[in-house]
Amino acid sequence: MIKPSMLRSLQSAVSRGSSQLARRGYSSESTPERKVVVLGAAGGIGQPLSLLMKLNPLVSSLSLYDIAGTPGVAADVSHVNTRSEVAGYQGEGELGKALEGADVVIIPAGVPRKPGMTRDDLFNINAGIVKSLCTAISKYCPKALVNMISNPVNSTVPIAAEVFKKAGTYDEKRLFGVTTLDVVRAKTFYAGKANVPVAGVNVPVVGGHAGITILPLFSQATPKANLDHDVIVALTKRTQDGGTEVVEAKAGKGSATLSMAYAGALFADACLKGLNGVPDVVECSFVQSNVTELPFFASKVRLGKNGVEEVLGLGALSDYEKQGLENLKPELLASIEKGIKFAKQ
Ligand SMILES: NC(=O)C1=CN([C@@H]2O[C@H](COP(=O)(O)OP(=O)(O)OC[C@H]3O[C@@H](n4cnc5c(N)ncnc54)[C@H](O)[C@@H]3O)[C@@H](O)[C@H]2O)C=CC1
Ligand SMILES: O=C([O-])CC(=O)C(=O)O
Repeated sequence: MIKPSMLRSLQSAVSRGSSQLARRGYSSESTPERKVVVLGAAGGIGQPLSLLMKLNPLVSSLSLYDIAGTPGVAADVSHVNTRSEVAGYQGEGELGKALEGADVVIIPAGVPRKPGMTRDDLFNINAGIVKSLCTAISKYCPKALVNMISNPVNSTVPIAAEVFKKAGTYDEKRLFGVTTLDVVRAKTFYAGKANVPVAGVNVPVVGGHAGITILPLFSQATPKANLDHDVIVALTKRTQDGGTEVVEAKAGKGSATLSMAYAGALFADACLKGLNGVPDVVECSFVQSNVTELPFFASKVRLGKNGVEEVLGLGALSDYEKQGLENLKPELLASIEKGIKFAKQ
């Protein structure tokens, strides 16, 4: 026999649960229709990222585009019994249909590194791919939030900005370079050295997304763990070289795909929560910025209904991080300028 007091506490538990879900952006009343597009969906990142976005209850429509191979990926992913409807689009003729009505466009289209290459070595091929995809975005879904994964991110984001400026659709609040994998790595490596559960770890990573332009701020890592300076130096280097570690381990078969799909899905989820009005959604991202004298810079960003709500400052840096910041500026600026110059041609 259920007593009235038991019923009341059950009702209040259910209501607490549903308001927690609503805060996370998951309740049915507060979950609007959202279309997410993956450009490069048949690739190494694109396939697992498409699966992870299919698992996201905030997505109602999942549009998968690639120059080839998307019908198979879309048919496969569409059998997963979650909320979103899946559609596959193949070839440039179908790009417009793929993009129309998009809220978030994720771009992992382009070639990955092989051992011995830098991310900048991908510029010649990927710059053109990103330019043409962004031209289509400015035409078919100019209000979408763009999550740029294609490398070199330090240049592809400025390219996208220039393309949108030329088309008259640029809104700096809607363009993001995805640097979440740097944060994911920094958290994992820090948890290992600090011997703390990784789930509770936070580490901001600022700067850019290549080599020394990746600057993890371990002095701000939580929970605190008084690690020796040489351990911090080693952690910093491992985070900066994380991509290369995977490229070398894959020995010619590409770069990070699975961890990148995870990181890309985390960042897209944060964008969707921001769009849905969930408060206090903060992630690091490479965005137009006044945090330093560089026009684009990765730092913590508060996400909201229009994309970037606030670009947060760097906070207190250790002397080692201050030096790292000064060291990265020339390389990052050169990569930004290279992208701008290419897009202006
Ligand atoms: N931001 C980050 O943290 C990371 C970025 N990346 C970058 O992501 C990109 C993709 O990497 P993977 O998926 O491993 O490469 P991949 O070669 O496995 O897949 C790329 C996909 O892009 C497609 N593609 C090429 N041109 C296209 C176009 N014009 N329109 C649409 N799709 C097009 C290809 O058909 C292919 O399916 C690379 O540039 C890589 O460097 C990789 C890991 C981390
Ligand atoms: O290293 C690469 O070429 C791919 C990448 O950006 C990463 O894994 O961080």
